[in-house]
Amino acid sequence: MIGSGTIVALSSGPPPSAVAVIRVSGPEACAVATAFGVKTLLPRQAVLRGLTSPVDGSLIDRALCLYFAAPGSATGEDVLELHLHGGVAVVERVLADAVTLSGVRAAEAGEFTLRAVLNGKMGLADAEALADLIEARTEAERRRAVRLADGALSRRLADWRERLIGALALCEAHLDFADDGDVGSAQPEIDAVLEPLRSEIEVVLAGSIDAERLTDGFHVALVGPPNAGKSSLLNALCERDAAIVSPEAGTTRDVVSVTLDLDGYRVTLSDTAGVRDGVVGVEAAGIARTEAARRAADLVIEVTSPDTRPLDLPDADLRILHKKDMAAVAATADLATSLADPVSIADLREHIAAHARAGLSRAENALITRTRQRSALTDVRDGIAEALATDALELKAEGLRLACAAMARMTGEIGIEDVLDDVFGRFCIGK
Ligand SMILES: Nc1nc2c(ncn2[C@@H]2O[C@H](COP(=O)(O)OP(=O)(O)OP(=O)(O)O)[C@@H](O)[C@H]2O)c(=O)[nH]1
Ligand SMILES: [K+]
Ligand SMILES: [Mg+2]
Repeated sequence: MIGSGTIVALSSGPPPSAVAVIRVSGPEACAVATAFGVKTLLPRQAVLRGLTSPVDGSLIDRALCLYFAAPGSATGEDVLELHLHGGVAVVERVLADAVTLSGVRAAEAGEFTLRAVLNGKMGLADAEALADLIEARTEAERRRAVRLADGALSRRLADWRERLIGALALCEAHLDFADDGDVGSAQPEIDAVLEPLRSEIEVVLAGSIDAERLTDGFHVALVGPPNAGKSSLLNALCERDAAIVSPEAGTTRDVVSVTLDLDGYRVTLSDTAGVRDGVVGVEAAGIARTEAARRAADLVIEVTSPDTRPLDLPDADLRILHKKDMAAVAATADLATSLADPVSIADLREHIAAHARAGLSRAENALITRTRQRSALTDVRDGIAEALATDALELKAEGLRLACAAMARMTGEIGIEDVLDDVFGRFCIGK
């Protein structure tokens, strides 16, 4: 998808909207402005101008026009931004007229970011973080993405890359110039660089396994005997009638799931069929589904009430006694709730949020969020492990070259020049 020319696209959300931002990037950016009747644009100065059609000369809209000269722009190229009124027809007209200009075409998905990466404005990891930031649906996802977009991963990669190249340089120097006698035995020195590097990478890789959980969310199952009030609690927690409530035992037959944003975390609550013995048919099938939901949950909440018999689930993480308005609270419950007491429901919500926060904090702090990154970093780790497993310098260097190549897949290219620079810099061989 690496194309040339000047690209144009709507960069804000779909119209109609209050304001629409059309971006143009490439050598013709200034010419596009001129073609729309906007002349004498100074870099980084916003001006309000009438836009006239390059096709028929008619007035299209009044727009706030901004120009950024290469390389001091988001893409590293000349960039023109037109802030228009966000009407469907206005946006379509500007885009349609722009692509009639010579050397100007509609941008492909992600092409502005791709140009930014190719022009060294951001690393690959930063570009991916930016995509995550745009996709973030909850506060937790946004927090993680903004931390990564701010360079949390790319800074870490830069540090690892430098140490890796340093170790490889030691290897190469020893292999090539050992006869000179001024390099000494490099092996302990190399391993001293590689050991901590490997453990740091292991930690980040381990955290990456949880990364998707932030998007997937935290799963909570409400489990208990029939009529304990599980469906009533689900409805109270999500503030709508998601599940049917009735005084009849065995009302809920299927798992009813609702996804909520609790405290910035994505939480999926599942109401289940009440569990009791001696039932057949549909209700028994419902109970089998309850079992599956319980096993899949990150948090199992056992719901009992004064008018039902507790199940005493061995895997319950939180035991609540519901309908506390009916009788005195049992000492075994972690929490007592009632529909008549909104504070108790808010309390339960806070308990669930606290579990979600604890369960997802590793995922929130993950540095690696993509399969591509994980597979490349796994190869880096394997290359380092290979280098550490051998005493032979040739084999050590081979493992490190593999690790470097994998690192290059994560960050951009590692040129052989980098390694030679390091060798010359360290050992003053050119003297
Ligand atoms: N007194 C009192 N009754 C409640 C409370 N919450 C629910 N109930 C009643 O308890 C009965 C059962 O409620 P459900 O929410 O259907 O119970 P459930 O656990 O989902 O039942 P099944 O789906 O049949 O397993 C209904 O008649 C509710 O009105 C409460 O806080 N106090
Ligand atoms: K019921
Ligand atoms: Mg129910």
